[in-house]
Amino acid sequence: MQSGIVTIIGRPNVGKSSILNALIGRKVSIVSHKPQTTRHRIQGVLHDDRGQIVFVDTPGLHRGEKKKLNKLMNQAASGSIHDVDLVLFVVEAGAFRDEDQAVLDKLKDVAGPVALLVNKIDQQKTREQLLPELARLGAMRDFAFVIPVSATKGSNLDALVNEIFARLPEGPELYPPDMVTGYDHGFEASELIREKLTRGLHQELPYSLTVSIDSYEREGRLRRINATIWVEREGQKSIVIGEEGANLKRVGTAARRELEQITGDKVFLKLWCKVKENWSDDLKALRQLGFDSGE
Ligand SMILES: Nc1nc2c(ncn2[C@@H]2O[C@H](COP(=O)(O)OP(=O)(O)OP(=O)(O)O)[C@@H](O)[C@H]2O)c(=O)[nH]1
Repeated sequence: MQSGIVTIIGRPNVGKSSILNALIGRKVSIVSHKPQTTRHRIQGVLHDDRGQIVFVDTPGLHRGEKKKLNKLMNQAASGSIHDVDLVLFVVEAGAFRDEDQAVLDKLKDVAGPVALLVNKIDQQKTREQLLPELARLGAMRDFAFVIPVSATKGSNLDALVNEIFARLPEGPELYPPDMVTGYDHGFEASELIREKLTRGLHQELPYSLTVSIDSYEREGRLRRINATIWVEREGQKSIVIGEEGANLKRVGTAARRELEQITGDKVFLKLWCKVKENWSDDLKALRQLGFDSGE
């Protein structure tokens, strides 16, 4: 039996959450076309005849950001690259940027193995394009292995799991076999609500909203969830609520449907929207809302 901790790291939007979700085969981390959507460290556990891989999904690493929220995210991400069994550094095929280089620089003093995952290979038209790129990227550091994948098409994911197991130590199961995700149901619900909100809103708004779970009760096959969407200004509140509550209703329905699908239970979801001024730049408010630097 083998087991170990694997960290997935990379700049925003390269597909870290999508890879995690594709590997675990269940939606554990929110996916959005907007960058910087992962705020918490999320664990997913992959169980297999060979053993267990415990994934730690990191928030995107950012440079030169002033806001405290981003600082907290950076700390959480940095904390999870040391003392793990393997770091998976994810980049996007055909799009290596300064931000990727910055993440690579952060990995310089990591003593353990680091592997390179080149994601979104489905966007590359030909092998002729991909092969030289793999060689070029692969030479940027002494990687444990370099593997091209596509999270959305599922390409090469079995090979990736084989490569990971090849590097995990012998060890006991770290989590019970029925445990797929390392976070609680409330967090799952708040992430889903935030995802539905982010999908529908195209303003800058998504960065200034967060969701807290006020109560989460289970009665047999029924779950009653009360949640609050926190925004920074009155104007944002009216956007979130929408005309005659239409947007809030849409978000609530979409989140409820998906929660029912995931849990197999009936879900009653009540949503409120409240204002907490400048929450994303206020450390105390951040802690009240459950953000944590991972220390
Ligand atoms: N074409 C293609 N798109 C992908 C692939 N993997 C992810 N994407 C898309 O890339 C976008 C970002 O994916 P995420 O999984 O949210 O990226 P992330 O790295 O976790 O982003 P942050 O949470 O912002 O750090 C989404 O629109 C995904 O659908 C892939 O293999 N191919």
